[in-house]
Amino acid sequence: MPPDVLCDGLAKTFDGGVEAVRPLSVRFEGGHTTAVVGPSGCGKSTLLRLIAGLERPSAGRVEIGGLPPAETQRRGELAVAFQDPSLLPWRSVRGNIELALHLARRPVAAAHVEHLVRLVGLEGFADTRPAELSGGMRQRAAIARALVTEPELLLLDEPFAAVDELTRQQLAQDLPRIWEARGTTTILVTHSVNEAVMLSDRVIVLSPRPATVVADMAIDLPRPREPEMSRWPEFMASVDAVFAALSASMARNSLAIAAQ
Ligand SMILES: Nc1ncnc2c1ncn2[C@@H]1O[C@H](COP(=O)(O)OP(=O)(O)OP(=O)(O)O)[C@@H](O)[C@H]1O
Repeated sequence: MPPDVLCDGLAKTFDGGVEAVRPLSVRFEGGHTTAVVGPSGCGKSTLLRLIAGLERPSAGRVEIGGLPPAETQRRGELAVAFQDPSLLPWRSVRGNIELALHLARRPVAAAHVEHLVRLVGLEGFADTRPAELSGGMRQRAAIARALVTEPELLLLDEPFAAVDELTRQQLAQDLPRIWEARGTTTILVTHSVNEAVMLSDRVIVLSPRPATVVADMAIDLPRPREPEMSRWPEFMASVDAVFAALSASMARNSLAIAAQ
């Protein structure tokens, strides 16, 4: 069963005093894809890192299927693909992907690894080390590494940021098929409102830092999503609604700063 992710009164202030996340409560539904959008620097990555158990909350808690993130990590049921792909430099693309399987104590199925390498468009580079890849290729290798363990929970931070527009469209079409087929709980941080609407069942809009939830919208488009849907009136209405929520919260923030 793909788990629900619960953030309950979750807050993070860094040691230097930067308040990144202000007490925030939200439930990410199991088996759904939820996109998180918000202004640059508002605390999106911090929220994702708190959910992954990579940061300790200053207050509140995260539960994944009722358990703390560390337990989900220990069981190998959580995978992350972050902006900085953090691949091991001395291992090839294939070696990095296989390592994720070893760490999750799963058997290495060579055909499955090859399939993922092809899916992210890295055929011919399986034996290449990260230093010899472009930024976008490293990012795609990190996505393959995240998917190979077939996690219950997938956390993606700007997964397509360093990827050219055509590859980005292809990945945005192909990858959801993998996590939809398994019903993986997916939380996706993105700067792109179009991408958020295209990929997700729900979009959560965060305020400028410190992050709080300012809008929570269901995206009722059928699946599988196809690129031509971006011309549908329902799609455009959702994109407009997310933009409106984003600009309203940024305007409120500017007024609050001006009033200080
Ligand atoms: N380890 C850290 N120590 C101190 N401050 C940090 C740390 N990590 C992040 N911050 C600060 O917390 C705030 C939120 O950062 P975060 O990376 O979560 O934002 P973001 O919304 O993901 O940004 P972007 O959209 O630019 O990727 C920023 O002001 C950042 O400088």
